[in-house]
Amino acid sequence: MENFDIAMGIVRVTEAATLSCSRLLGKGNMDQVDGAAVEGVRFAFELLPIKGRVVIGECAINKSPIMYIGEKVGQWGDGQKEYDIAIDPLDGSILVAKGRPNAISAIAVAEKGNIFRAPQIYMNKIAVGPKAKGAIDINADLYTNVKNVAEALNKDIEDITIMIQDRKRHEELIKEARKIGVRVKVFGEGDIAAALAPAFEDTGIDMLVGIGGAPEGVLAAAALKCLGGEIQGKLLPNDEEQIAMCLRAGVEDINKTLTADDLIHGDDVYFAATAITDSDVLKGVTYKGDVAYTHSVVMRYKTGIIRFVDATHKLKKSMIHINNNFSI
Ligand SMILES: O=P(O)(O)OC[C@H]1O[C@](O)(COP(=O)(O)O)[C@@H](O)[C@@H]1O
Repeated sequence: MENFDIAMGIVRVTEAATLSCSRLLGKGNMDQVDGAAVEGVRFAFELLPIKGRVVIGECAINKSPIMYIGEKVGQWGDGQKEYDIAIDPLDGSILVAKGRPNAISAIAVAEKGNIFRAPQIYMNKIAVGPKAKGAIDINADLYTNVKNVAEALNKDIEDITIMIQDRKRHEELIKEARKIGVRVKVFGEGDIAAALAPAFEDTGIDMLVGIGGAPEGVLAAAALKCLGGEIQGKLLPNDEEQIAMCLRAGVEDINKTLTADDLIHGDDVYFAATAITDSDVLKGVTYKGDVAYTHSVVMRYKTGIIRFVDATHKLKKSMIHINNNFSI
């Protein structure tokens, strides 16, 4: 299969997840939106001529309708190449259930063995775009990071804008950021979309800081690697069992600073995302009559190509239809 087709193939996966769940926007049912996104993903993967194996999913065991770790996706035809798949069919289920911004469907693909099997635990993260690459250190305090990023971006500290997830665990961090004098953009859910934002200058966002899911950190790392930005992460196991999960994932030093290359190795790395609801980088899906409009970004590390894909889906005619009455 041509590489270009992998990029386009994975956009179809995130588009399918988006189309499948987005008509359930605001209906208050998280399980339903999650299930719909997963059905869209599975449907679109059937069209992909690869041997894909989910290494980052939503669950370690097969609890349909969840994308589980170890799940085989793609056609698994003779001669097809094997790939690791990291997938979040819907990052921010509650956002779709409640009709709030920042929900995306995201996927990362790398050659077999090249995606860090992140355990389902928290990770401390710091991320910036290409111009601030080299200016961050997750082991330094917030002020030092802000100062260095401001210098790299040739901005005043007061003009630096930071994304922080609205969580109790971040109360001190938010207080500290306000004391330093930066602009703080607090978001509810969806830290993959938030991590992408600093890599696109016109979002006006300079950094993401704070604690979110480790699997989401891997997906963000794939994107930032392709975009030339930087992410650093530290796993945060909170008990013996979570430490054991880290060890099983091959992390012997829990304190290790994980870089994008630690989280997703090699050159053959792809990332795609489609917005379900509006985010800083991508506009969410809209409907007009029987037509749906989706907005996606797809990128490949090896070539450095970043494509924005705006698609028009004639729902009666072609793509994923609502409520999992699929046709293509
Ligand atoms: O909700 P928590 O426990 O603070 O976890 C943070 C994680 O939750 C999310 O906001 C949403 O994840 P889900 O879609 O799985 O609910 C992630 O983007 C983030 O990494």
